[in-house]
Amino acid sequence: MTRIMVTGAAGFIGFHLCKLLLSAGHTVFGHDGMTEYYDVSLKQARLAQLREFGAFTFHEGALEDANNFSSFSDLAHPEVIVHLGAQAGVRYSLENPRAYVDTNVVGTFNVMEAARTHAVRHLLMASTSSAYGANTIMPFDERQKADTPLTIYAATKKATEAMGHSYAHLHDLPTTMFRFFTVYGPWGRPDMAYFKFVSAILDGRPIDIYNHGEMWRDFTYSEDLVRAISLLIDAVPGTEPIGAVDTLSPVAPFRVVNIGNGKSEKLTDFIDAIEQALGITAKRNYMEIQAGDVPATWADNRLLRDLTGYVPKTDIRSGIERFVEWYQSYYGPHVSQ
Ligand SMILES: CC(=O)N[C@H]1[C@@H](OP(=O)(O)OP(=O)(O)OC[C@H]2O[C@@H](n3ccc(=O)[nH]c3=O)[C@H](O)[C@@H]2O)O[C@H](CO)[C@@H](O)[C@@H]1O
Repeated sequence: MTRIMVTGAAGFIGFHLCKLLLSAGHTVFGHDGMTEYYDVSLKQARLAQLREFGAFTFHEGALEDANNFSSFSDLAHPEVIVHLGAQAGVRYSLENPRAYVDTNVVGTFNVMEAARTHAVRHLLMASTSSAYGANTIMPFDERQKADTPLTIYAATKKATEAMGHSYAHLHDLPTTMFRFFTVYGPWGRPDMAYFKFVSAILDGRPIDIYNHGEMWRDFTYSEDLVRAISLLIDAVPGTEPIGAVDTLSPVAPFRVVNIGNGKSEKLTDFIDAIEQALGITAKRNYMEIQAGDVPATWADNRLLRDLTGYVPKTDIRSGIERFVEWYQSYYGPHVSQ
């Protein structure tokens, strides 16, 4: 059993991952900034479930606080680090860009320092499909150039990929960067479309639909995503590429891997699935595209399959049904958050 440190443990993906790792018998050291970017009580409720496991230790602190972070990592003395903590959100990065530089760039540097100090077996860090920026060739393949980020959020995540590569090279630190594709599911993030839509529809409020619904996303269900992460923990980058589409660096034990369903769904079909799960028709407010938003994403997930033998497969209808079920049990049938 492995000592695994997870940053962003009270966050949406971190919570699901910690639960999976703890259930598998690992010792988990969770870290989270508990920031007020969205409802802190939701983060506390996730944490309460993790605290039920005896093998879970939690520490609260800002990622960018180097001393605070290094004292926790000294205590954890991890063999593996999964870095999911971040200032998330594509659209909020237009309002508060500095938070992204502080948490994502400086914070990630602190995590890399901890990984180097403890000579971890594998450092895994979250990047994003937003790193593909203005790319238009679909599906997005990790070997494509990704040099046109459209927001400071995407730019900071792309920066962490470059930072990760340098440490992998300099310190022979096996490093995997994930590019996540629009993750949704129970215990999700209130700033994301599915959460906002369900909440508004139950309240009788209209939903804002950007770019008149001419949007496509590779929607990835949370449980599939964390299963992929847990399998990637054992896919430690070495010196030999695995399969024909590997992104293994020629000069470092480093690779970038997409985690997505490998399907691009139209936003309006996703909304249809939400209406069906709720049995309510939404009041639709069609709007222009928002600054920094990308019209389409679609993951090429062959590398994930080559590395793990697994690809996400939950379809949007069953994933949305499970989200709605959770939402109504958590907030009550007609009460919004
Ligand atoms: C808020 C946010 O950044 N969420 C994540 C999401 O972005 P992403 O933009 O894909 O996810 P969202 O759930 O926020 O939006 C999904 C789709 O719904 C649209 N939409 C959204 C809100 C709304 O009120 N109305 C509306 O029409 C968006 O334009 C998009 O086309 O996936 C990325 C990875 O791929 C992550 O890095 C981001 O952290």
